Amino acid sequence: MRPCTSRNFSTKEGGSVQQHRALQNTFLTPTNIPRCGIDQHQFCGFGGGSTCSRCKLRSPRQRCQTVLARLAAPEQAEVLRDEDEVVEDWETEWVNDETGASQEVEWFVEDWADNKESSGKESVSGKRLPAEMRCFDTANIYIKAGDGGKGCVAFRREKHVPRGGPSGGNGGNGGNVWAVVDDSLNSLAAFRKQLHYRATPGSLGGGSNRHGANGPDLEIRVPPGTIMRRRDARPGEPPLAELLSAGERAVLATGGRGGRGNASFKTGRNNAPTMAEFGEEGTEMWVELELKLVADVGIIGVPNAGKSTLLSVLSNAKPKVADYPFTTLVPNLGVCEMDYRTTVFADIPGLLEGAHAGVGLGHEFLRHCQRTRALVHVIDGTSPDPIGDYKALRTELELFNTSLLEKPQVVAYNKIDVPDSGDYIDEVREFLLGEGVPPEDIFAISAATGQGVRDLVRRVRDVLDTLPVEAAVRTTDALNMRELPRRMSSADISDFDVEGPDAQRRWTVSGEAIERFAAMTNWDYYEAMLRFQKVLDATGINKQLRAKGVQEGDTVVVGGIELQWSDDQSEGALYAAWREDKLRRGTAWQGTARWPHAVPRPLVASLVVALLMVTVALSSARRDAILPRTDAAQVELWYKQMKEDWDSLTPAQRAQIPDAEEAMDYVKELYNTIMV
Ligand SMILES: Nc1nc2c(ncn2[C@@H]2O[C@H](COP(=O)(O)OP(=O)(O)OP(=O)(O)O)[C@@H](O)[C@H]2O)c(=O)[nH]1
Ligand SMILES: [Mg+2]
Repeated sequence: MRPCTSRNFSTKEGGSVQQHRALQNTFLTPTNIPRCGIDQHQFCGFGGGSTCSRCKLRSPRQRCQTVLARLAAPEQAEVLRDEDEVVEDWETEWVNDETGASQEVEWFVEDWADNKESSGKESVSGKRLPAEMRCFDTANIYIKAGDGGKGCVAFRREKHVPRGGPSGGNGGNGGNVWAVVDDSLNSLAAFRKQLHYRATPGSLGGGSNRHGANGPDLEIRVPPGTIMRRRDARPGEPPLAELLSAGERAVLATGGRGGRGNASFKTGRNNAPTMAEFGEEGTEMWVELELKLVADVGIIGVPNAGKSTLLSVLSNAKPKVADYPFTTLVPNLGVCEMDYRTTVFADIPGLLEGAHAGVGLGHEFLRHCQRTRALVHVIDGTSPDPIGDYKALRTELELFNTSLLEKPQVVAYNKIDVPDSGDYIDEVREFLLGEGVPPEDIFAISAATGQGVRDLVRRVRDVLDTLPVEAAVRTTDALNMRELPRRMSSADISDFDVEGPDAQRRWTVSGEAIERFAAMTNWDYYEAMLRFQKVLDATGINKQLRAKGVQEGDTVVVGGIELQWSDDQSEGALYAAWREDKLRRGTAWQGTARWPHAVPRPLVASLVVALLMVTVALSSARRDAILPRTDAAQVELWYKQMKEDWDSLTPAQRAQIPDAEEAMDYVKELYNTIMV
């Protein structure tokens, strides 16, 4: 196989570099497109109206992404559709500020709310999460570990050190992405501001055996109780991490290995290798974060019962208190310090009848109750039907998750300072006793005046003391990878699949190790290509392709690299294909120091250098070291190609090159001598 004439690095999601480049000029870019070179874009911040710093796009971020997703790959659109961002006022025309071009777009996300509802993520039918709640306890972020640095091809050149040998250093490893618990955080709100997290890539290898520096790791700070899952996780796949205690950390994505420099490829048979590897790509993915609040005690109750007031009295927290339901939309945490002991209380927003089915954002709120060890059930003493409220809320807990009913609870009958409320207290107490609530767990308090609050907190502490010591309970079988894996991947290179051909006679070779190997092969070096061919032979890929009926000229795709099948597997044919590809791509300069025949045609002046280099190469006693694979057929091929280059020049161009005629004659003479 050899490089394809129309080489095209397909991306993982489909589409090509060219396609993405075209998009770069027009739209914001989804950053999960690998290696398209445009993932430097800054998306607009959350909230409509802001503009992207690179594209100067006027539309809201979500809209840009949506358009792009639509155009780039429909499957990405699926992913983007799930964004927690909500865009109002959809338009059907989009205008690029730079070019002024307008475009009709089909807003396929108009039915977004319906889709979310049917997927169970949306809690109020047809309505979207209030702004305060977005990203409070769920967030989606993009993470990318650093790519490995590129290996270097260099030779030691020093006075009195003849034939110094290869000295190209390895590239550095890319930085890893970690999640670290920061107990000063209590929500995922920070992820509204920053969506993309990229670790630094490894540095390039250098000459004189200098290895590139490893990219520093990136730490993403999350509140305790955060669960992180891959967005494209297979069903049943465990979450990446579930972190509970302060300082706990887990690896989310590992950085790519640095590419090896030519010093690493030195062997007894080839002591002057002219090839190096690209660095491995760092892992990238979208991660879903879910926060389940970790508090000792959850304060629950119907709206307006006085939960926030109670929290403000027993802790230093300053939650919003107002005389209307749903004042609290996101849980508030408060640390109560009493009798030299610390208890964390969470004020959960008000729960309504039907909360278990999502009414009044019930799902969002009830989820937080799960992570608490005990509950304080606040009854509104001024309610027309306090007993009814109590019963309804217990039913909701039961319907949502029966384990919530089993949580120890203390009941606080609130607002006893209001004259009327005292009328019902005895009735309510009687009812609660009938329900099996122990008398010591029933309190009449006034959160506003602080009456009875102390006793309530003491009782709560006693209840907590009776519970087994489990600061926080892990609810998933998360991987929680605390150390970096020794090897980047244990995939076997001979583990591959060959599929095809399709209508365009394209074959696809898939397999983790072979795909990585293809991505790390630096095709600018002829020896690297030879090595790749050897691996294709050794793993049996070539054999399997032949067995399945591959034909001359068929395209074979290995990990996004397109190659063309040729029945002629001789080195001469390989070399000719490699050279042709290099000239076409205009990357002939890389490695030309030792492959002079690869100098591009238009660079007339370089021909002289090329001729002289071949002269040196052929006549030098170090010939074997520099051109280890030289054989007669090879030399003949080179000479012919060089002659072809020379013949293609006009007399005027030839005249520009001083002494070129002599040099060409000299090479011809030398060639004749060697070939004889
Ligand atoms: N008189 C009196 N009023 C109280 C007491 N506790 C709370 N209130 C009042 O009740 C109203 C609601 O109080 P919040 O603490 O906001 O109630 P909440 O349960 O947090 O309400 P949501 O967050 O909307 O679910 C406010 O006007 C408080 O001043 C109390 O013990 N006595
Ligand atoms: Mg409140």
